[in-house]
Amino acid sequence: MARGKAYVITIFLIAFSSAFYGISYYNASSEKEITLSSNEDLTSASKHKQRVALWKGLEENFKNETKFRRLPDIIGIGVEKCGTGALFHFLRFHPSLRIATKNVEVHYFDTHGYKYSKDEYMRFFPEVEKSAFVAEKSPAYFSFPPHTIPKAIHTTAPKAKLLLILCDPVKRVLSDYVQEQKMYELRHPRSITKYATLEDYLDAYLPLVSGLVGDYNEHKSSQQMRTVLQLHGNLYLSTILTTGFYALHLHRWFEYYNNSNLMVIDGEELINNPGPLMEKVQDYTGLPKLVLKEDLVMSPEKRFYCYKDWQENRLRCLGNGKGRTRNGNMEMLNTTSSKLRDFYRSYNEGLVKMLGRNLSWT
Ligand SMILES: Nc1ncnc2c1ncn2[C@@H]1O[C@H](COP(=O)(O)OS(=O)(=O)O)[C@@H](OP(=O)(O)O)[C@H]1O
Repeated sequence: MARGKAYVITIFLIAFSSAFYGISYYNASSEKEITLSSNEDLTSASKHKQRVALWKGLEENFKNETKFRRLPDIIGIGVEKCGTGALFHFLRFHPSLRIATKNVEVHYFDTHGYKYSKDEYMRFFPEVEKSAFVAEKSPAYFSFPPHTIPKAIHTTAPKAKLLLILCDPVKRVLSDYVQEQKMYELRHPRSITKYATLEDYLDAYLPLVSGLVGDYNEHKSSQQMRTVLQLHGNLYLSTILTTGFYALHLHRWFEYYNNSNLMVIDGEELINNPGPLMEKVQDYTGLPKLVLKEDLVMSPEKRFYCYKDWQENRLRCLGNGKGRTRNGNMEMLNTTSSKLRDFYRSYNEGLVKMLGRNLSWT
């Protein structure tokens, strides 16, 4: 009896260490009566138990900590329509995370021109406990003017870790086009309504952007970036295409950031297998690993992953504004996607070179 109990405790500790600290272990004992499935159950049950204890412990500690206002520890910088909402939706359930007040999207650095200050930026965030993490995401930061946004963020919040999601730029075009249509239908019945289909839009804008910016050229990248940022002001709808020039935009970020403070996330991975990715994001940002891979489950209705709230035992999915085009209901014409693949080829090649690795769609 006593030996049995000791075994259970040993298994519990091994499972706990491997789950929370990534320690791999070799079980030299030969307790053959323990089947794989009961071992798995034990592992996940103990993992959950441990998580609950850590979670509650953190919440208790927070009650005793004095609150004060701070600059963010984590900033999501984009890319628009690549899953920034999903990333922050999953993160916002984390007990240590405090998100910007009023709106998770602060848009401070893309709307304040060259005038910014630590005090003013800090006012967007709530007062938080010392050991909490503060975060915001403004997807426009990555690719919008002014070109000094990376420097401004680095100067204002030097300790912040940045999260950047890059998704297939071809799929991003459809998502952005549909988003612009919705925006204009709702608020500004303007230019996008002229383009009843994506093909109409591309007929007008592909030759124009290609003519002005051309293929990616590493040696001319700063000139190309300037053209793209100028286009943004003069021809806003060109951003549906130019946002996907990731290699170009990344140049300005790499002047101030590197792998240690800017994490590049594959947006297709976020859609197809977000669990392990969210664990990596917590490791990267220093958040205690409390949103576990098993908390993200596929909703057959939504056809996307949702957060399974273990406290309320229910699925928390994103709203209808997310998942409009990549839910399988809206496909791009083959001719359109191959045209766009050609359009982005040199930029994707440049990106692979800059990152030193492939993403699932490059
Ligand atoms: N889990 C989950 N649930 C719902 N949607 C998900 C999810 N993961 C990624 N996505 C994809 O996120 C796309 C929207 O990206 P963003 O949130 O960055 O858009 S925005 O820039 O903030 O408007 C959105 O694009 P559309 O499909 O075009 O709506 C989704 O495909």
